[in-house]
Amino acid sequence: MFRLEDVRKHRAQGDSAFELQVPSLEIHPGEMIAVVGESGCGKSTLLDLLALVLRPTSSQVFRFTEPNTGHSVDAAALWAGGHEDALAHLRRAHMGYVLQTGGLLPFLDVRRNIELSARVSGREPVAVSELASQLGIDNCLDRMPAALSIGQRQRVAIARAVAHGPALVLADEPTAAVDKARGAQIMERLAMLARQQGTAVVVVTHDRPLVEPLVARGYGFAVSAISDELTVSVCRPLERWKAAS
Ligand SMILES: Nc1ncnc2c1ncn2[C@@H]1O[C@H](COP(=O)(O)OP(=O)(O)OP(=O)(O)O)[C@@H](O)[C@H]1O
Repeated sequence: MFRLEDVRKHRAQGDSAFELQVPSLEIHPGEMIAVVGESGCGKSTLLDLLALVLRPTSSQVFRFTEPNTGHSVDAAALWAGGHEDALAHLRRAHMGYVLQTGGLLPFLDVRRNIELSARVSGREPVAVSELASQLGIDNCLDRMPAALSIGQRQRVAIARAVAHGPALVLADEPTAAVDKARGAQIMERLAMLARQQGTAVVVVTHDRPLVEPLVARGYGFAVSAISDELTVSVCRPLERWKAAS
């Protein structure tokens, strides 16, 4: 779905500068990728690059392949040509993004917030009540975001990101504001999406223990270091590792 070779993003503010270097990264349908590292090492930067909201400074290869059609798009060329509309179309059609801050619209109730991703991409939303119940927010559907706890808002943001059936779900610290048990449930739900629907899921977390139980759930696990501080862990259902070897 994604292929990145030697992708770099330089960020500077005042006297300090930072560069994220991604030597090589492939993301396939049905994979769950955990991006793990300390604060400030570039996790959100990587996610924003994959979400096509942040322009890479340079890249050898930055391709997105539409999973249903196999149509391959040179995202780097779209950035270079200033084709923001085409990038926005790819985002709307194929991606769901769970922002670290939740990013819910304050003037829409929870149900309408969840339905939003489907509305803007012209698709039927999945069964909202069922999705809400799986995430433990079914009693919140008629409430406004301001009347929710931070953890509830984060779960609504997850529901919204997956309600239009995207091929790729990107989640920035989706378990940051919930307790350990709920965090494990959220990871489980995201893994289920990958396993049952072939969705690729990329989760940013600084909490490695939340990712490791997936191994016991039949996921193979490969960790590759992007830098001394940032690792990308590819959790692929075991049968896929076997098929690939
Ligand atoms: N808009 C920006 N302009 C300039 N530098 C930035 C910008 N956003 C982030 N940075 C810098 O880029 C580096 C990586 O930031 P990033 O947010 O990707 O890290 P992170 O690993 O997600 O951190 P955290 O876990 O704290 O969210 C940091 O040094 C940060 O200060």
